[in-house]
Amino acid sequence: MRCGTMGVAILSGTLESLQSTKPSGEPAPSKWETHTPGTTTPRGDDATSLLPSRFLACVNREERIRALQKTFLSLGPLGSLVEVSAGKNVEAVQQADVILLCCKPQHARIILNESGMPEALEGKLLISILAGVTITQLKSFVNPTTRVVRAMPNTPCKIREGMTVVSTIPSSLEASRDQAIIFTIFSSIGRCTFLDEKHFDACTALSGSGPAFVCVFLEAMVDGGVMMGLPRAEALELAAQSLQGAARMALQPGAHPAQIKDAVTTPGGCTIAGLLTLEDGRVRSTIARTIQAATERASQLGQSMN
Ligand SMILES: NC(=O)C1=CN([C@@H]2O[C@H](COP(=O)(O)OP(=O)(O)OC[C@H]3O[C@@H](n4cnc5c(N)ncnc54)[C@H](OP(=O)(O)O)[C@@H]3O)[C@@H](O)[C@H]2O)C=CC1
Ligand SMILES: O=C(O)[C@@H]1CCC=N1
Repeated sequence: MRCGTMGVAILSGTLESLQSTKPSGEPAPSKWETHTPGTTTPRGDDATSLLPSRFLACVNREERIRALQKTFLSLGPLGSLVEVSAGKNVEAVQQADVILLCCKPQHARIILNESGMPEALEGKLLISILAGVTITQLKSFVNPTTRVVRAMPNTPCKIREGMTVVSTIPSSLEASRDQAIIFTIFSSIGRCTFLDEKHFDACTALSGSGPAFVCVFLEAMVDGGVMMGLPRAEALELAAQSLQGAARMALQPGAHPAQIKDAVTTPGGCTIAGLLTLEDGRVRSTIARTIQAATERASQLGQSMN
């Protein structure tokens, strides 16, 4: 894996999940040896043991190594399962069976074109989280035996509240096993769902970029509370927990955001006064257009590969 913001988020969440299954700090017995957030070596077929237990995190700059080691060790004893290296991508991939590609879209060509990389990737599962870079583009850099899958996670993976969309895997001898590996990794750090690749730019905008959009709304709510005299720390707690609570209600089976909103809105009360102000600001179309703009931009990001 290339271990930047998302690499750290995925790996931190995965380590937490391993830790919580084995609070003693000992790694749970695993059928997989893992390198990096997601580069795993199978040791058996037990679907209950698909979570990685050894990790190789690859970065570009030597000076990042110490900082990353510190980050992972701060998560607990399982942090020592992570081996961080710089400039050793091919060596890491040679040792792995599952590789998670987490670099910027424009760096993928350089990394996948490294001498020995296509050979190192032969027969292995390559999971790309790159925005806008298609499976067809990625396949053009690797040999036909490399199985390429796209995933779109988001930063809350770091606290195991992530949302990851995975591209549907065409049927093959390895398909169900690959699907089980990917689902096990990403569902251990949040929710995981499979969708056709044609939806990926929209998913990138909605859940990949979503935490940033939500945080603008959150900041604005906090500012409103501060404007009305609330201390900032308490305003943040009130706003963030309200967002979390409403979001969790919306995820309940059969729930609908409009019903949740209507239940809050007392006739003649203060909620409807606030809601009408929101509507005056064209908040719905602004937010929906935000997703549209981000989707359109996501579709252009793969062009830096060409
Ligand atoms: N940020 C987000 O919320 C999300 C991002 N994504 C996608 O994830 C990908 C990564 O994003 P993000 O984590 O934010 O980016 P970062 O810039 O934080 O991380 C990129 C990582 O790639 C490493 N890298 C660059 N070149 C090389 C190389 N030649 N060999 C090895 N490692 C290399 C960098 O190393 P070094 O640390 O040494 O610089 C860094 O660790 C992007 O493609 C993005 O589209 C997807 C979903 C959400
Ligand atoms: O802004 C970006 O391009 C990346 C993809 C999704 C979130 N961050």
